[in-house]
Amino acid sequence: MILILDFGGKCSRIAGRIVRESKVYCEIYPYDISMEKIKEKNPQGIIFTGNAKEEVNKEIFNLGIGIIGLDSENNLLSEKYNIKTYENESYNDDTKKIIKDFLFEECKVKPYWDMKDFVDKSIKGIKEQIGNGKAICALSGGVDSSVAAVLVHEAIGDNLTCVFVDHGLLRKNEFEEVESFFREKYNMNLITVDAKDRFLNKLKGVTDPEKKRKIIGEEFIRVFEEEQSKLNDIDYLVQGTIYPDVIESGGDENAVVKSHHNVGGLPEDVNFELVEPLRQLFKDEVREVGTILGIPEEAVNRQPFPGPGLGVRVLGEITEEKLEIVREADYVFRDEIKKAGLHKEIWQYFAILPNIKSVGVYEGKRTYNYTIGLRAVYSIDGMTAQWAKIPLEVLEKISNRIVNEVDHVNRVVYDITSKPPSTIEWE
Ligand SMILES: Nc1ncnc2c1ncn2[C@@H]1O[C@H](COP(=O)(O)OP(=O)(O)OP(=O)(O)O)[C@@H](O)[C@H]1O
Repeated sequence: MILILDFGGKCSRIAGRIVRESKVYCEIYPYDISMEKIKEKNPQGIIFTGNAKEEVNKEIFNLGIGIIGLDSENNLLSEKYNIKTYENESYNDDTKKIIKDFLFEECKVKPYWDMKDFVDKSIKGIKEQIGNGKAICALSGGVDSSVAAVLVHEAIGDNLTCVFVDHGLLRKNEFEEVESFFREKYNMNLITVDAKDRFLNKLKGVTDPEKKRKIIGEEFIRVFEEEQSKLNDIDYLVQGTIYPDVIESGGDENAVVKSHHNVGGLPEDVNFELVEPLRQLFKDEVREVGTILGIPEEAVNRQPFPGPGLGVRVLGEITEEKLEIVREADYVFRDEIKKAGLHKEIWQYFAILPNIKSVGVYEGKRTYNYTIGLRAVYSIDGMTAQWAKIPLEVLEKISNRIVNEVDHVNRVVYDITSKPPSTIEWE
């Protein structure tokens, strides 16, 4: 394995992905992890990433393994310790070559990290961990929880029960699609919960975005707990935690309940042992595992969708009418983006209902109706994003269809700001 020691910035993840793509296993840690831990990991090489100005434990240089630094500022370290460093503003093809040469020529590691192999080992590992026990999984239909659930299902079959909550904030047809997929294709034990009214009641009159998220998160936990208490003998909780979540939470080795910045999270005091089969994987690797497990391309490459769903795309108070409008407009938008063949290059594209009504005219009469906002961005990891240059003809078609097909809408606007300073979602 290769150890990446992170001195800040995002480079460590990019380097990590390049190492993994080269079929070599690696782990990322803050630069100041203990020498004991490094020795325990027994790495075949170490990569410093980021602004390596800080003191590093000098013992690292006595390990007798290859060490490189990646970042313009690493020069300082090279002067001090005589290691190879590479200046790179942003990681690109050159970086790939530098890393590959380091791995295969200097450290002489063998490319052995393979997703098929991972799937086999992981299924075996889950069987060993759970044995004849029973597990539960909150399934959102998103990539992470879906892949985790399918993997665990391969290992323990009917001893896994999945819970999918319809909070009324899902996209058009989403409930039916997720339900039929997991029930029919995978024949999973799936509990679907219609909690639409519960969520909408709790959200009545609430306009503050943070409050909305909190209410959705708390209600989600309550629904999940209720379902789980109806089942007997559950000892394990399956979570779709992936490696970037682990790094974010400090990269510790202990199981942490994923803190769902979106959904609010599952209760911290659960008496379950966690099963997190994707803990070591980057997002692209999760997708590859999904493909190996036979999850259709469309689901595996599904665009990110926030846990609180359309709840954060209806600005201000959420009502059923507004949800219906944004749901229909979003459906038209997605349909046209797909027809135009743009769905693979655009990272995320969706409709928003800002809390605005404006004057329009229809068949000679004045109207006073809602505005729909369209948002589409290019991004690699969601950390930064550029607004998508959708051809004007496509935008025109989308706008025409929305005002014609969606009731109560008389205006469509396109968001042309990037992140930063905007965020991808509006709330
Ligand atoms: N409607 C839902 N029904 C059941 N579980 C859900 C639902 N929404 C979210 N979850 C659970 O909460 C977790 C976190 O949701 P969030 O949308 O923040 O996740 P994510 O990191 O994008 O993961 P995923 O790709 O699995 O959706 C999901 O992985 C899933 O376990």
